[in-house]
Amino acid sequence: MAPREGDSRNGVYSSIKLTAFTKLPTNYPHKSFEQWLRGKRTDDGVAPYWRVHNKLYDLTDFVDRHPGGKMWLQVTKGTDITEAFEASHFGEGPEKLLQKYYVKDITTPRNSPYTFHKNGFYKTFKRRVEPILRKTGKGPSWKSLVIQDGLALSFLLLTFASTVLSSYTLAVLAGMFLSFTISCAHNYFHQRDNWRMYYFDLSGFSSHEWRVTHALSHHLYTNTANDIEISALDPVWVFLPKPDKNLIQRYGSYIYDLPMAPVIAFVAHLTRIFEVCIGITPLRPEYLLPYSVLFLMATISPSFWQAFKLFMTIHATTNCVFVAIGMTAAHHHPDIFHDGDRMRDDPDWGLCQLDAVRDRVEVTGNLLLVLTSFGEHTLHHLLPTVDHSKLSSLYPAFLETCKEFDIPFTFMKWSTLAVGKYMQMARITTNNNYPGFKKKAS
Ligand code: HEM
Repeated sequence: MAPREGDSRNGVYSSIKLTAFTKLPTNYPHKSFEQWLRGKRTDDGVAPYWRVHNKLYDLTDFVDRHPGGKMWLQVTKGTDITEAFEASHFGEGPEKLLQKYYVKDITTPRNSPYTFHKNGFYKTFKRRVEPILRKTGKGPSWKSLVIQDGLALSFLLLTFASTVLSSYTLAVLAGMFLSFTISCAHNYFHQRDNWRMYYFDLSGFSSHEWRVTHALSHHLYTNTANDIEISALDPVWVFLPKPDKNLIQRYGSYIYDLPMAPVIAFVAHLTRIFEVCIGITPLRPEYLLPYSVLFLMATISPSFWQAFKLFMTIHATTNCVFVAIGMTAAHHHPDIFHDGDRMRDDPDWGLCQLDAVRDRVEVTGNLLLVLTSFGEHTLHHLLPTVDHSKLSSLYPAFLETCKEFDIPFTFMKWSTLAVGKYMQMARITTNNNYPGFKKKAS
């Protein structure tokens, strides 16, 4: 697919050449989940309905009864939820249920370029994994639960010990365990509502927000202009290959990653608290979770100031570890598709996911490493609502589908991805071959 001009209403961003979307999304670059949702509502233009493929549905009466939780449908009202619907469910049940809410057909083309043809890569793969998941179940195994709760408990015990002993070494360890806890909790916020997803909020990040920015934006439109994780830190981190990036944007992150990483969740949290105070965001109880830990620390510490310093040490550590792992886990390298690069001719959603994700060989196959460092990432992207503990059993079906579609699936070394993040930031030219799985590219 040939690159198309960005939308001029986005001013300086009009130099971005897009290949996945026909124009820059409204409100690009996205800085908050509400801003992204507002832009998507404007661009998709299907209020007061929900769009799935070329049909409109009125799900108003279903929102509160949705087995995955009402939030998913509440926030997406007025938008095209095709990718979310296709990627979140298995079997014919949800499809049949959807027909109950049919309103009318819509002829305007979708903004999203992706397809879900019956005999395409993605649907074929899903048909293969369905019988396996029927046997094993999609939800967490006991090992997954023990790891999640064990990590959270370790974080709390280390926090307690660091406070009692006034130990910064233990605070750093507690921070590392908090980072592992929230990486693991990310597995849980992708699934139906469950209390373990709130472990994520212990960090100051919000599981509610990340269900939009990560599950509905990043996961469904990976590495495109509609992926908030691509633009949230623009103009500091500019991941798309933009021709007019300046030298600081291309090479500065070698230096400014260091001061940025420790404060990233603080900034997100304080912004949210400010929005709550001025009344533009409702206060959700889970926003208070980090304060409950600080309160407990203060009650057992000789002074509040001492507890506060240890608390900040814990969170600065968590942020550094989380950023270091998250940024190098799967998506950024010049060989990986970023909007503007040539897209493959078959825009099957699953195939395009393969182009925008890479797995690290070092963390594959070990559940503890997988849960704490975003492992089995390709399978997780293809099946985001399936617990990570079930993913390794799906490799045979996945590899068989890759073989059938002539897709050579490969892993990358973590070190290659770590360097790749900086190479991607420096990149200003687009790839003319669709990246990574180049077998059929000219
Ligand atoms: C934004 C769109 C949607 C998202 C993100 C979403 C997400 C989810 C999630 C996370 C689950 C739990 C999956 C699991 O635990 O296995 C779920 C289950 C379910 N959803 Fe949705 N959903 C969406 C739209 C819909 C729609 C439009 C329908 C039908 C009208 C629907 C019907 C169902 C059903 C029947 C289940 C239970 C499936 C099962 O237990 O196997 N969903 N959904």
